[in-house]
Amino acid sequence: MVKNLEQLLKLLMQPEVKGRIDRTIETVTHDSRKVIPGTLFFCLPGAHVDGHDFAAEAARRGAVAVVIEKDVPELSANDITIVKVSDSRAAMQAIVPYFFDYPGHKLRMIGVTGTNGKTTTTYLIRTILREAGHKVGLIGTIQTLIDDKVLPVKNTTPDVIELQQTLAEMVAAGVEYAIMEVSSHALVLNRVAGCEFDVGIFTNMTQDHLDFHQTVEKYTEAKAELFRRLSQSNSTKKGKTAVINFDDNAGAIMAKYSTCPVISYAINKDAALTATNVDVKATGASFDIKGSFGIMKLNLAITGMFNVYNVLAAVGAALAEGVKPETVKKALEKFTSVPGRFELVQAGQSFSVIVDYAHTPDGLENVLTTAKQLAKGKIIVVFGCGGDRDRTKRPIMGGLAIKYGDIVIATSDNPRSEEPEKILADIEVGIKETLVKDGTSKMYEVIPDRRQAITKAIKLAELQDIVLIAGKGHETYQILKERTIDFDDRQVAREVIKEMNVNG
Ligand SMILES: CC(=O)N[C@H]1[C@@H](OP(=O)(O)OP(=O)(O)OC[C@H]2O[C@@H](n3ccc(=O)[nH]c3=O)[C@H](O)[C@@H]2O)O[C@H](CO)[C@@H](O)[C@@H]1O[C@H](C)C(=O)N[C@@H](C)C(=O)N[C@H](CCC(=O)O)C(=O)O
Ligand SMILES: Nc1ncnc2c1ncn2[C@@H]1O[C@H](COP(=O)(O)OP(=O)(O)OP(=O)(O)O)[C@@H](O)[C@H]1O
Ligand SMILES: N[C@H](CCC[C@H](N)C(=O)O)C(=O)O
Ligand SMILES: [Mg+2]
Repeated sequence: MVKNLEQLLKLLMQPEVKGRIDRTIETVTHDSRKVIPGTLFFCLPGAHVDGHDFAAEAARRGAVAVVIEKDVPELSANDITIVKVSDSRAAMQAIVPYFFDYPGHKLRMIGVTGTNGKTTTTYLIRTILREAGHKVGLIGTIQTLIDDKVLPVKNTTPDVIELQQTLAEMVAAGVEYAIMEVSSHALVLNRVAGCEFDVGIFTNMTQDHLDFHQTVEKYTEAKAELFRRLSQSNSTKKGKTAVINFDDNAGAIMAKYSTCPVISYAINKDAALTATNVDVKATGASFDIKGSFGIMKLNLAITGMFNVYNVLAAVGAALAEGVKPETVKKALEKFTSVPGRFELVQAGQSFSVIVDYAHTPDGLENVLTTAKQLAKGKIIVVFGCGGDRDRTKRPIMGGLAIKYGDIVIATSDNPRSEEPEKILADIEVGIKETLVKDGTSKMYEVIPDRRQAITKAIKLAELQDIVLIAGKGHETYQILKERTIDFDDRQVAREVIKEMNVNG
Protein backbone atom coordinates (compact mmCIF):
# COMPACT_ATOMS: atom_id res chain seq x y z
CA MET A 1 0.00 0.00 0.00
CA VAL A 2 1.49 3.30 -1.05
CA LYS A 3 -0.21 6.67 -0.78
CA ASN A 4 0.57 10.28 -1.51
CA LEU A 5 0.94 12.52 1.55
CA GLU A 6 -1.32 15.14 -0.04
CA GLN A 7 -4.19 12.60 -0.19
CA LEU A 8 -3.66 11.63 3.45
CA LEU A 9 -3.68 15.25 4.63
CA LYS A 10 -7.18 15.69 3.21
CA LEU A 11 -8.42 13.38 5.98
CA LEU A 12 -7.29 15.80 8.71
CA MET A 13 -9.09 18.82 10.11
CA GLN A 14 -7.00 21.96 9.59
CA PRO A 15 -3.51 20.54 9.90
CA GLU A 16 -0.59 23.03 10.04
CA VAL A 17 1.80 21.72 7.40
CA LYS A 18 5.44 22.71 6.99
CA GLY A 19 7.42 21.29 4.07
CA ARG A 20 6.57 19.39 0.86
CA ILE A 21 3.26 17.60 0.53
CA ASP A 22 4.08 15.81 -2.74
CA ARG A 23 5.72 12.91 -0.95
CA THR A 24 5.16 9.19 -1.36
CA ILE A 25 4.26 7.41 1.88
CA GLU A 26 5.42 3.81 1.77
CA THR A 27 4.45 2.85 5.31
CA VAL A 28 3.10 4.23 8.60
CA THR A 29 4.18 3.71 12.23
CA HIS A 30 4.10 5.30 15.68
CA ASP A 31 7.24 3.44 16.78
CA SER A 32 10.57 5.02 15.80
CA ARG A 33 12.22 1.60 15.99
CA LYS A 34 10.13 0.48 13.02
CA VAL A 35 10.85 3.50 10.82
CA ILE A 36 12.29 2.77 7.36
CA PRO A 37 12.82 5.22 4.49
CA GLY A 38 9.46 6.50 3.21
CA THR A 39 7.66 6.26 6.56
CA LEU A 40 4.97 8.59 7.92
CA PHE A 41 5.72 8.71 11.67
CA PHE A 42 3.02 9.56 14.24
CA CYS A 43 4.28 11.06 17.53
CA LEU A 44 2.01 9.81 20.30
CA PRO A 45 2.18 10.80 23.96
CA GLY A 46 2.18 7.47 25.83
CA ALA A 47 1.87 6.16 29.38
CA HIS A 48 5.63 5.53 29.65
CA VAL A 49 7.33 7.82 27.13
CA ASP A 50 6.40 10.52 24.64
CA GLY A 51 6.68 9.65 20.95
CA HIS A 52 7.66 13.28 20.23
CA ASP A 53 11.00 12.48 21.89
CA PHE A 54 11.68 9.99 19.08
CA ALA A 55 10.77 12.26 16.16
CA ALA A 56 14.39 13.20 15.44
CA GLU A 57 15.42 9.54 15.51
CA ALA A 58 12.57 8.75 13.10
CA ALA A 59 13.83 11.49 10.76
CA ARG A 60 17.36 10.04 10.92
CA ARG A 61 16.01 6.62 10.01
CA GLY A 62 14.38 8.01 6.86
CA ALA A 63 10.86 9.09 7.84
CA VAL A 64 9.59 11.51 5.18
CA ALA A 65 6.77 13.06 7.23
CA VAL A 66 5.85 13.33 10.87
CA VAL A 67 2.53 14.03 12.59
CA ILE A 68 2.92 15.95 15.86
CA GLU A 69 0.66 17.64 18.37
CA LYS A 70 3.39 19.73 19.98
CA ASP A 71 6.47 21.39 18.49
CA VAL A 72 9.67 19.40 18.09
CA PRO A 73 12.47 21.99 17.70
CA GLU A 74 15.06 19.51 16.37
CA LEU A 75 13.02 18.88 13.20
CA SER A 76 13.61 20.87 10.02
CA ALA A 77 10.88 21.16 7.38
CA ASN A 78 13.61 21.10 4.74
CA ASP A 79 14.27 17.42 5.48
CA ILE A 80 10.92 16.09 6.67
CA THR A 81 7.34 17.32 6.27
CA ILE A 82 5.95 18.38 9.64
CA VAL A 83 2.20 18.05 10.13
CA LYS A 84 0.91 19.61 13.34
CA VAL A 85 -2.58 18.65 14.55
CA SER A 86 -4.48 19.05 17.82
CA ASP A 87 -4.54 15.28 18.51
CA SER A 88 -1.97 13.06 16.81
CA ARG A 89 -3.66 9.80 17.93
CA ALA A 90 -6.94 10.94 16.33
CA ALA A 91 -5.01 11.88 13.17
CA MET A 92 -3.50 8.39 13.09
CA GLN A 93 -6.95 6.85 13.48
CA ALA A 94 -8.26 8.95 10.57
CA ILE A 95 -5.35 8.22 8.23
CA VAL A 96 -4.47 4.58 8.87
CA PRO A 97 -7.68 2.79 7.75
CA TYR A 98 -7.58 4.82 4.52
CA PHE A 99 -3.88 4.02 4.06
CA PHE A 100 -4.74 0.31 4.12
CA ASP A 101 -7.79 0.79 1.82
CA TYR A 102 -10.38 0.16 4.57
CA PRO A 103 -10.00 -3.63 4.87
CA GLY A 104 -12.57 -3.58 7.68
CA HIS A 105 -15.20 -2.58 5.13
CA LYS A 106 -14.35 -5.52 2.86
CA LEU A 107 -14.43 -8.31 5.45
CA ARG A 108 -17.42 -9.53 7.44
CA MET A 109 -16.36 -8.51 10.93
CA ILE A 110 -17.46 -10.11 14.18
CA GLY A 111 -16.45 -8.25 17.36
CA VAL A 112 -16.69 -9.81 20.81
CA THR A 113 -16.64 -7.69 23.96
CA GLY A 114 -17.21 -8.52 27.64
CA THR A 115 -15.10 -9.09 30.75
CA ASN A 116 -14.74 -12.86 30.30
CA GLY A 117 -15.25 -15.37 27.53
CA LYS A 118 -14.08 -13.30 24.55
CA THR A 119 -11.20 -15.56 23.51
CA THR A 120 -13.25 -18.73 23.97
CA THR A 121 -16.19 -17.32 22.00
CA THR A 122 -13.98 -16.21 19.08
CA TYR A 123 -12.45 -19.70 18.85
CA LEU A 124 -15.90 -21.30 18.88
CA ILE A 125 -17.11 -19.01 16.08
CA ARG A 126 -13.96 -19.71 14.07
CA THR A 127 -14.62 -23.44 14.26
CA ILE A 128 -18.24 -23.02 13.14
CA LEU A 129 -17.50 -20.66 10.24
CA ARG A 130 -14.71 -22.93 9.02
CA GLU A 131 -17.05 -25.92 9.16
CA ALA A 132 -19.43 -23.84 7.02
CA GLY A 133 -16.66 -23.56 4.43
CA HIS A 134 -15.50 -20.00 5.07
CA LYS A 135 -11.94 -18.72 5.18
CA VAL A 136 -11.52 -17.12 8.60
CA GLY A 137 -9.18 -14.73 10.42
CA LEU A 138 -9.01 -14.31 14.19
CA ILE A 139 -7.47 -11.58 16.36
CA GLY A 140 -7.25 -11.86 20.15
CA THR A 141 -5.36 -12.49 23.36
CA ILE A 142 -3.56 -15.67 22.36
CA GLN A 143 -2.58 -14.97 18.76
CA THR A 144 -3.66 -13.71 15.38
CA LEU A 145 -4.69 -16.32 12.85
CA ILE A 146 -4.97 -15.63 9.14
CA ASP A 147 -6.61 -18.85 8.04
CA ASP A 148 -3.93 -21.22 9.46
CA LYS A 149 -1.08 -18.72 9.55
CA VAL A 150 -0.14 -17.80 13.14
CA LEU A 151 1.14 -14.35 14.10
CA PRO A 152 2.20 -13.31 17.62
CA VAL A 153 0.31 -10.58 19.50
CA LYS A 154 1.07 -8.07 22.25
CA ASN A 155 -2.43 -6.91 23.15
CA THR A 156 -5.89 -8.50 23.08
CA THR A 157 -6.91 -5.84 20.56
CA PRO A 158 -3.94 -4.39 18.67
CA ASP A 159 -3.45 -0.69 17.97
CA VAL A 160 -4.97 0.80 14.84
CA ILE A 161 -1.86 0.34 12.68
CA GLU A 162 -1.28 -3.32 13.54
CA LEU A 163 -5.00 -4.02 13.31
CA GLN A 164 -5.54 -2.41 9.91
CA GLN A 165 -2.38 -4.02 8.56
CA THR A 166 -3.54 -7.43 9.77
CA LEU A 167 -7.01 -6.94 8.29
CA ALA A 168 -5.41 -5.90 4.99
CA GLU A 169 -3.35 -9.11 5.06
CA MET A 170 -6.57 -11.03 5.64
CA VAL A 171 -8.20 -9.38 2.62
CA ALA A 172 -5.13 -10.18 0.51
CA ALA A 173 -5.26 -13.82 1.66
CA GLY A 174 -8.90 -14.16 0.59
CA VAL A 175 -10.28 -14.30 4.14
CA GLU A 176 -14.03 -13.63 4.36
CA TYR A 177 -14.52 -13.30 8.11
CA ALA A 178 -12.46 -11.45 10.73
CA ILE A 179 -13.47 -12.49 14.23
CA MET A 180 -11.91 -10.37 16.92
CA GLU A 181 -11.86 -9.63 20.61
CA VAL A 182 -12.67 -5.99 21.25
CA SER A 183 -11.28 -5.02 24.64
CA SER A 184 -12.65 -2.09 26.59
CA HIS A 185 -9.20 -0.45 26.31
CA ALA A 186 -9.47 -0.70 22.53
CA LEU A 187 -12.91 0.92 22.53
CA VAL A 188 -11.81 3.81 24.75
CA LEU A 189 -8.54 4.32 22.85
CA ASN A 190 -10.34 3.83 19.52
CA ARG A 191 -7.94 1.13 18.34
CA VAL A 192 -10.87 -0.17 16.26
CA ALA A 193 -11.14 3.02 14.15
CA GLY A 194 -12.06 2.03 10.60
CA CYS A 195 -13.54 -1.34 11.59
CA GLU A 196 -17.14 -1.82 10.59
CA PHE A 197 -18.62 -4.62 12.61
CA ASP A 198 -21.36 -6.80 11.15
CA VAL A 199 -21.92 -8.71 14.38
CA GLY A 200 -21.26 -7.41 17.90
CA ILE A 201 -21.31 -9.82 20.83
CA PHE A 202 -21.62 -9.01 24.51
CA THR A 203 -20.56 -11.86 26.81
CA ASN A 204 -20.76 -10.38 30.32
CA MET A 205 -19.72 -7.51 32.53
CA THR A 206 -18.03 -8.03 35.88
CA GLN A 207 -15.22 -6.34 37.73
CA ASP A 208 -11.87 -5.81 36.01
CA HIS A 209 -9.65 -3.01 34.70
CA LEU A 210 -10.81 -0.41 37.23
CA ASP A 211 -7.25 0.94 37.16
CA PHE A 212 -7.96 2.09 33.60
CA HIS A 213 -11.69 2.89 33.64
CA GLN A 214 -11.96 4.04 37.29
CA THR A 215 -15.67 3.26 37.67
CA VAL A 216 -17.92 0.36 36.69
CA GLU A 217 -20.16 2.89 34.88
CA LYS A 218 -17.30 4.05 32.68
CA TYR A 219 -16.24 0.45 32.05
CA THR A 220 -19.82 -0.40 30.99
CA GLU A 221 -19.99 2.65 28.73
CA ALA A 222 -16.73 1.54 27.11
CA LYS A 223 -18.22 -1.86 26.25
CA ALA A 224 -21.44 -0.20 25.02
CA GLU A 225 -19.37 1.68 22.45
CA LEU A 226 -19.20 -1.50 20.32
CA PHE A 227 -23.00 -1.51 20.04
CA ARG A 228 -23.16 2.22 19.38
CA ARG A 229 -20.75 1.70 16.48
CA LEU A 230 -22.67 -1.31 15.22
CA SER A 231 -25.76 0.87 15.00
CA GLN A 232 -24.20 3.81 13.17
CA SER A 233 -26.48 4.91 10.36
CA ASN A 234 -23.64 6.02 8.03
CA SER A 235 -22.37 2.44 7.77
CA THR A 236 -21.58 1.03 4.33
CA LYS A 237 -22.64 -2.45 5.44
CA LYS A 238 -25.99 -4.19 5.61
CA GLY A 239 -27.31 -7.01 7.80
CA LYS A 240 -25.92 -6.20 11.23
CA THR A 241 -26.74 -8.11 14.40
CA ALA A 242 -26.08 -7.65 18.11
CA VAL A 243 -25.80 -10.89 20.09
CA ILE A 244 -26.34 -10.13 23.76
CA ASN A 245 -26.28 -12.06 27.04
CA PHE A 246 -29.58 -11.16 28.70
CA ASP A 247 -28.75 -12.98 31.94
CA ASP A 248 -26.21 -10.24 32.57
CA ASN A 249 -27.66 -6.99 33.92
CA ALA A 250 -25.55 -4.92 31.55
CA GLY A 251 -27.11 -6.78 28.59
CA ALA A 252 -30.03 -4.34 28.65
CA ILE A 253 -27.62 -1.41 28.30
CA MET A 254 -25.96 -3.01 25.28
CA ALA A 255 -29.40 -3.71 23.78
CA LYS A 256 -30.42 -0.08 24.34
CA TYR A 257 -27.59 1.08 22.07
CA SER A 258 -28.31 -1.56 19.43
CA THR A 259 -30.71 -0.22 16.84
CA CYS A 260 -29.91 -3.21 14.62
CA PRO A 261 -31.61 -6.62 15.15
CA VAL A 262 -30.70 -8.25 18.47
CA ILE A 263 -30.31 -11.97 19.18
CA SER A 264 -30.64 -12.36 22.93
CA TYR A 265 -29.34 -15.40 24.79
CA ALA A 266 -29.85 -16.54 28.37
CA ILE A 267 -30.14 -19.56 30.61
CA ASN A 268 -32.11 -18.08 33.48
CA LYS A 269 -34.50 -15.94 31.41
CA ASP A 270 -36.54 -16.15 28.28
CA ALA A 271 -34.48 -15.17 25.23
CA ALA A 272 -34.13 -15.87 21.50
CA LEU A 273 -31.58 -18.58 22.35
CA THR A 274 -31.73 -20.51 25.60
CA ALA A 275 -29.98 -23.55 27.02
CA THR A 276 -31.82 -26.24 28.96
CA ASN A 277 -31.09 -29.70 30.38
CA VAL A 278 -27.52 -28.59 31.09
CA ASP A 279 -25.30 -31.38 32.37
CA VAL A 280 -21.78 -30.30 33.29
CA LYS A 281 -19.35 -33.20 33.63
CA ALA A 282 -15.61 -33.55 34.04
CA THR A 283 -15.22 -34.64 30.43
CA GLY A 284 -17.58 -32.13 28.85
CA ALA A 285 -21.07 -30.71 28.88
CA SER A 286 -24.34 -31.65 27.25
CA PHE A 287 -27.32 -29.36 26.83
CA ASP A 288 -30.11 -28.37 24.43
CA ILE A 289 -30.23 -25.00 22.71
CA LYS A 290 -33.70 -23.75 21.89
CA GLY A 291 -34.23 -21.13 19.20
CA SER A 292 -36.53 -20.24 16.31
CA PHE A 293 -34.99 -23.17 14.39
CA GLY A 294 -36.17 -25.67 17.02
CA ILE A 295 -33.95 -27.61 19.42
CA MET A 296 -30.24 -28.38 18.98
CA LYS A 297 -28.96 -31.20 21.19
CA LEU A 298 -25.29 -30.76 21.98
CA ASN A 299 -22.67 -33.05 23.47
CA LEU A 300 -19.48 -31.04 23.88
CA ALA A 301 -15.92 -31.69 24.99
CA ILE A 302 -15.69 -28.33 26.80
CA THR A 303 -17.17 -28.01 30.24
CA GLY A 304 -18.41 -25.47 32.80
CA MET A 305 -21.57 -23.40 32.90
CA PHE A 306 -19.58 -20.41 31.65
CA ASN A 307 -18.83 -22.30 28.46
CA VAL A 308 -22.53 -22.92 27.91
CA TYR A 309 -22.84 -19.13 27.73
CA ASN A 310 -19.89 -18.88 25.35
CA VAL A 311 -21.49 -21.50 23.10
CA LEU A 312 -24.82 -19.62 23.09
CA ALA A 313 -22.98 -16.46 22.02
CA ALA A 314 -21.15 -18.29 19.24
CA VAL A 315 -24.35 -19.95 18.04
CA GLY A 316 -26.08 -16.55 17.95
CA ALA A 317 -23.33 -15.10 15.75
CA ALA A 318 -23.29 -18.11 13.43
CA LEU A 319 -27.06 -18.08 12.95
CA ALA A 320 -26.97 -14.32 12.33
CA GLU A 321 -24.52 -15.04 9.52
CA GLY A 322 -26.79 -17.67 8.02
CA VAL A 323 -24.95 -20.83 9.07
CA LYS A 324 -27.29 -23.83 9.16
CA PRO A 325 -28.06 -25.26 12.64
CA GLU A 326 -26.82 -28.73 11.60
CA THR A 327 -23.46 -27.25 10.56
CA VAL A 328 -23.25 -25.37 13.88
CA LYS A 329 -23.87 -28.61 15.79
CA LYS A 330 -21.34 -30.58 13.76
CA ALA A 331 -18.65 -27.94 14.34
CA LEU A 332 -19.29 -27.56 18.08
CA GLU A 333 -19.18 -31.29 18.65
CA LYS A 334 -15.71 -31.39 17.05
CA PHE A 335 -14.44 -28.51 19.18
CA THR A 336 -11.91 -29.68 21.75
CA SER A 337 -10.39 -26.78 23.68
CA VAL A 338 -8.84 -23.32 23.75
CA PRO A 339 -5.21 -23.29 24.92
CA GLY A 340 -4.96 -22.46 28.63
CA ARG A 341 -8.70 -22.46 29.25
CA PHE A 342 -9.63 -25.29 31.65
CA GLU A 343 -6.71 -27.19 30.09
CA LEU A 344 -5.91 -30.53 31.69
CA VAL A 345 -2.26 -31.35 32.30
CA GLN A 346 -1.85 -35.09 32.01
CA ALA A 347 1.48 -36.50 33.11
CA GLY A 348 0.36 -39.79 34.58
CA GLN A 349 -0.51 -38.38 38.02
CA SER A 350 -3.34 -39.70 40.22
CA PHE A 351 -4.95 -36.27 40.68
CA SER A 352 -6.14 -33.64 38.18
CA VAL A 353 -4.17 -30.56 37.22
CA ILE A 354 -6.13 -27.83 35.47
CA VAL A 355 -4.51 -24.70 34.00
CA ASP A 356 -6.97 -21.86 33.45
CA TYR A 357 -6.80 -18.20 32.46
CA ALA A 358 -9.19 -16.97 35.19
CA HIS A 359 -7.75 -13.60 36.14
CA THR A 360 -10.87 -11.75 37.29
CA PRO A 361 -13.08 -12.37 40.33
CA ASP A 362 -15.91 -13.66 38.15
CA GLY A 363 -13.60 -15.86 36.06
CA LEU A 364 -12.07 -17.34 39.20
CA GLU A 365 -15.45 -17.94 40.81
CA ASN A 366 -16.72 -19.65 37.65
CA VAL A 367 -13.77 -21.92 37.30
CA LEU A 368 -13.79 -22.79 41.00
CA THR A 369 -17.50 -23.58 41.10
CA THR A 370 -17.02 -25.77 38.03
CA ALA A 371 -14.06 -27.54 39.67
CA LYS A 372 -16.13 -27.99 42.83
CA GLN A 373 -18.96 -29.57 40.84
CA LEU A 374 -16.50 -32.06 39.37
CA ALA A 375 -14.24 -32.68 42.38
CA LYS A 376 -14.13 -35.98 44.19
CA GLY A 377 -11.26 -34.86 46.44
CA LYS A 378 -9.83 -31.52 47.62
CA ILE A 379 -9.34 -28.43 45.48
CA ILE A 380 -5.87 -26.88 45.73
CA VAL A 381 -5.74 -23.43 44.14
CA VAL A 382 -2.58 -21.73 42.92
CA PHE A 383 -3.15 -18.19 41.70
CA GLY A 384 -1.98 -14.58 41.77
CA CYS A 385 -2.95 -11.16 40.45
CA GLY A 386 -1.18 -9.06 37.83
CA GLY A 387 0.93 -6.07 38.78
CA ASP A 388 0.04 -2.63 37.33
CA ARG A 389 -3.55 -3.78 37.03
CA ASP A 390 -6.77 -3.24 39.01
CA ARG A 391 -5.73 -3.53 42.68
CA THR A 392 -9.25 -3.75 44.01
CA LYS A 393 -9.77 -7.19 42.50
CA ARG A 394 -6.93 -8.72 44.55
CA PRO A 395 -8.65 -9.16 47.95
CA ILE A 396 -11.85 -10.24 46.20
CA MET A 397 -9.98 -12.98 44.34
CA GLY A 398 -8.21 -14.00 47.56
CA GLY A 399 -11.58 -14.32 49.27
CA LEU A 400 -13.05 -16.40 46.43
CA ALA A 401 -10.03 -18.71 46.29
CA ILE A 402 -10.30 -19.59 50.00
CA LYS A 403 -14.10 -19.75 49.90
CA TYR A 404 -14.16 -22.45 47.21
CA GLY A 405 -10.70 -23.97 47.54
CA ASP A 406 -9.62 -26.35 50.31
CA ILE A 407 -5.99 -25.20 50.17
CA VAL A 408 -4.80 -21.94 48.61
CA ILE A 409 -1.30 -21.05 47.48
CA ALA A 410 -1.08 -17.39 46.51
CA THR A 411 1.77 -16.60 44.14
CA SER A 412 3.02 -14.18 41.47
CA ASP A 413 1.26 -13.52 38.15
CA ASN A 414 3.16 -10.96 36.07
CA PRO A 415 4.09 -8.56 38.90
CA ARG A 416 5.38 -6.09 36.28
CA SER A 417 6.70 -2.92 37.98
CA GLU A 418 5.23 -3.80 41.40
CA GLU A 419 6.78 -5.63 44.35
CA PRO A 420 5.35 -9.22 44.31
CA GLU A 421 5.06 -9.17 48.12
CA LYS A 422 2.86 -6.06 47.97
CA ILE A 423 0.46 -7.70 45.50
CA LEU A 424 0.36 -10.85 47.64
CA ALA A 425 -0.34 -8.78 50.76
CA ASP A 426 -3.40 -7.31 48.98
CA ILE A 427 -4.59 -10.84 48.16
CA GLU A 428 -3.95 -12.06 51.70
CA VAL A 429 -6.25 -9.37 53.13
CA GLY A 430 -9.17 -11.01 51.28
CA ILE A 431 -8.13 -14.52 52.31
CA LYS A 432 -7.98 -13.58 55.99
CA GLU A 433 -11.24 -11.63 55.93
CA THR A 434 -13.08 -14.56 54.37
CA LEU A 435 -11.61 -17.04 56.84
CA VAL A 436 -12.77 -14.84 59.74
CA LYS A 437 -16.19 -14.25 58.18
CA ASP A 438 -16.75 -17.96 57.47
CA GLY A 439 -15.24 -19.02 60.80
CA THR A 440 -13.08 -21.66 59.09
CA SER A 441 -9.40 -22.48 59.32
CA LYS A 442 -8.36 -23.64 55.88
CA MET A 443 -4.70 -23.87 54.95
CA TYR A 444 -3.17 -21.16 52.81
CA GLU A 445 0.36 -20.15 51.96
CA VAL A 446 2.01 -17.23 50.22
CA ILE A 447 4.88 -18.33 47.94
CA PRO A 448 6.06 -15.53 45.61
CA ASP A 449 8.04 -17.86 43.32
CA ARG A 450 5.46 -19.40 40.97
CA ARG A 451 7.45 -22.58 40.30
CA GLN A 452 7.81 -23.19 44.03
CA ALA A 453 4.08 -22.50 44.50
CA ILE A 454 3.12 -25.03 41.82
CA THR A 455 5.58 -27.55 43.31
CA LYS A 456 4.03 -27.13 46.76
CA ALA A 457 0.49 -27.59 45.42
CA ILE A 458 1.43 -30.72 43.49
CA LYS A 459 3.25 -32.17 46.51
CA LEU A 460 0.13 -31.63 48.63
CA ALA A 461 -2.19 -33.25 46.08
CA GLU A 462 -3.60 -36.70 46.85
CA LEU A 463 -5.66 -39.20 44.88
CA GLN A 464 -8.61 -37.53 43.06
CA ASP A 465 -7.75 -33.99 44.19
CA ILE A 466 -7.82 -31.11 41.71
CA VAL A 467 -4.90 -28.69 41.48
CA LEU A 468 -6.19 -25.55 39.79
CA ILE A 469 -3.46 -23.24 38.51
CA ALA A 470 -5.20 -20.02 37.53
CA GLY A 471 -4.36 -16.67 35.94
CA LYS A 472 -1.82 -17.34 33.22
CA GLY A 473 -3.49 -19.94 31.01
CA HIS A 474 -1.74 -19.92 27.62
CA GLU A 475 0.92 -17.42 28.70
CA THR A 476 4.48 -18.63 28.29
CA TYR A 477 6.17 -15.89 30.28
CA GLN A 478 6.34 -14.13 33.62
CA ILE A 479 6.74 -10.33 33.46
CA LEU A 480 9.06 -9.16 36.24
CA LYS A 481 10.30 -5.66 36.99
CA GLU A 482 13.43 -5.71 34.91
CA ARG A 483 12.89 -8.66 32.59
CA THR A 484 10.46 -11.16 31.18
CA ILE A 485 11.33 -14.82 31.78
CA ASP A 486 10.00 -17.98 30.15
CA PHE A 487 7.26 -19.51 32.25
CA ASP A 488 4.48 -21.88 31.21
CA ASP A 489 2.21 -23.24 33.98
CA ARG A 490 1.48 -26.38 31.92
CA GLN A 491 5.13 -27.17 31.31
CA VAL A 492 6.14 -26.41 34.89
CA ALA A 493 3.37 -28.65 36.25
CA ARG A 494 4.48 -31.48 33.94
CA GLU A 495 8.11 -31.06 34.99
CA VAL A 496 7.23 -31.05 38.69
CA ILE A 497 5.10 -34.20 38.37
CA LYS A 498 7.92 -35.91 36.44
CA GLU A 499 10.51 -34.93 39.06
CA MET A 500 8.25 -36.27 41.80
CA ASN A 501 7.80 -39.57 39.98
CA VAL A 502 11.57 -39.90 39.53
CA ASN A 503 12.31 -39.02 43.16
CA GLY A 504 9.40 -41.10 44.45
C1 LIG B 1 -2.13 1.50 28.52
C2 LIG B 1 -1.98 0.95 27.14
O1 LIG B 1 -2.90 0.40 26.60
N1 LIG B 1 -0.76 1.07 26.58
C3 LIG B 1 -0.55 0.65 25.20
C4 LIG B 1 0.10 1.79 24.46
O2 LIG B 1 1.32 2.08 25.08
P1 LIG B 1 1.74 3.58 25.41
O3 LIG B 1 0.91 4.55 24.61
O4 LIG B 1 1.76 3.75 26.85
O5 LIG B 1 3.20 3.55 24.80
P2 LIG B 1 4.58 4.09 25.36
O6 LIG B 1 5.42 2.92 25.62
O7 LIG B 1 4.43 5.12 26.45
O8 LIG B 1 5.14 4.85 24.08
C5 LIG B 1 4.58 6.07 23.56
C6 LIG B 1 4.89 6.17 22.10
O9 LIG B 1 6.32 6.22 21.91
C7 LIG B 1 6.67 5.33 20.90
N2 LIG B 1 8.08 4.91 21.07
C8 LIG B 1 8.48 4.30 22.21
C9 LIG B 1 9.80 3.89 22.37
C10 LIG B 1 10.72 4.09 21.30
O10 LIG B 1 11.91 3.75 21.35
N3 LIG B 1 10.26 4.72 20.17
C11 LIG B 1 8.97 5.14 20.04
O11 LIG B 1 8.62 5.67 19.00
C12 LIG B 1 5.67 4.19 21.04
O12 LIG B 1 5.59 3.39 19.86
C13 LIG B 1 4.40 4.97 21.31
O13 LIG B 1 3.78 5.39 20.14
O14 LIG B 1 0.35 1.45 23.14
C14 LIG B 1 1.15 0.25 22.97
C15 LIG B 1 1.33 0.01 21.46
O15 LIG B 1 0.12 0.00 20.82
C16 LIG B 1 0.46 -0.93 23.64
O16 LIG B 1 1.18 -2.12 23.46
C17 LIG B 1 0.31 -0.59 25.11
O17 LIG B 1 -0.35 -1.67 25.74
C18 LIG B 1 0.30 -2.13 26.95
C19 LIG B 1 1.41 -3.13 26.61
C20 LIG B 1 -0.72 -2.80 27.83
O18 LIG B 1 -0.36 -3.51 28.73
N4 LIG B 1 -1.99 -2.59 27.60
C21 LIG B 1 -3.05 -3.27 28.35
C22 LIG B 1 -3.49 -2.49 29.58
C23 LIG B 1 -4.22 -3.41 27.40
O19 LIG B 1 -4.34 -2.69 26.42
N5 LIG B 1 -5.07 -4.38 27.66
C24 LIG B 1 -6.22 -4.61 26.83
C25 LIG B 1 -7.23 -5.50 27.51
C26 LIG B 1 -6.72 -6.85 27.94
C27 LIG B 1 -7.86 -7.81 28.23
O20 LIG B 1 -8.53 -7.70 29.24
O21 LIG B 1 -8.06 -8.71 27.43
C28 LIG B 1 -5.78 -5.19 25.48
O22 LIG B 1 -6.53 -4.99 24.51
O23 LIG B 1 -4.74 -5.83 25.41
N1 LIG C 1 -18.53 -16.65 29.75
C1 LIG C 1 -17.74 -16.65 30.79
N2 LIG C 1 -18.14 -16.11 31.97
C2 LIG C 1 -17.33 -16.07 33.04
N3 LIG C 1 -16.09 -16.58 33.07
C3 LIG C 1 -15.62 -17.12 31.93
C4 LIG C 1 -16.41 -17.18 30.73
N4 LIG C 1 -15.70 -17.77 29.78
C5 LIG C 1 -14.50 -18.05 30.31
N5 LIG C 1 -14.44 -17.67 31.61
C6 LIG C 1 -13.31 -17.74 32.56
O1 LIG C 1 -12.46 -16.64 32.20
C7 LIG C 1 -11.17 -17.09 31.75
C8 LIG C 1 -10.77 -16.31 30.52
O2 LIG C 1 -11.58 -16.72 29.43
P1 LIG C 1 -11.34 -16.09 28.01
O3 LIG C 1 -9.90 -16.10 27.73
O4 LIG C 1 -12.25 -16.73 27.03
O5 LIG C 1 -11.83 -14.59 28.32
P2 LIG C 1 -11.40 -13.21 27.71
O6 LIG C 1 -12.61 -12.34 27.82
O7 LIG C 1 -10.86 -13.41 26.36
O8 LIG C 1 -10.24 -12.68 28.67
P3 LIG C 1 -9.23 -11.43 28.38
O9 LIG C 1 -9.93 -10.23 28.95
O10 LIG C 1 -8.00 -11.72 29.09
O11 LIG C 1 -9.03 -11.33 26.91
C9 LIG C 1 -11.36 -18.58 31.46
O12 LIG C 1 -10.14 -19.23 31.66
C10 LIG C 1 -12.43 -18.96 32.44
O13 LIG C 1 -11.90 -19.18 33.72
N1 LIG D 1 -5.35 -9.18 29.18
C1 LIG D 1 -5.43 -9.12 30.61
C2 LIG D 1 -4.89 -10.42 31.07
C3 LIG D 1 -4.34 -10.53 32.45
C4 LIG D 1 -3.70 -11.87 32.71
C5 LIG D 1 -2.88 -11.97 33.95
N2 LIG D 1 -1.98 -13.05 33.75
C6 LIG D 1 -2.13 -10.68 34.25
O1 LIG D 1 -1.03 -10.53 33.76
O2 LIG D 1 -2.64 -9.84 35.00
C7 LIG D 1 -4.66 -7.90 31.12
O3 LIG D 1 -3.68 -7.52 30.49
O4 LIG D 1 -5.11 -7.32 32.09
MG1 LIG E 1 -9.12 -12.74 25.58
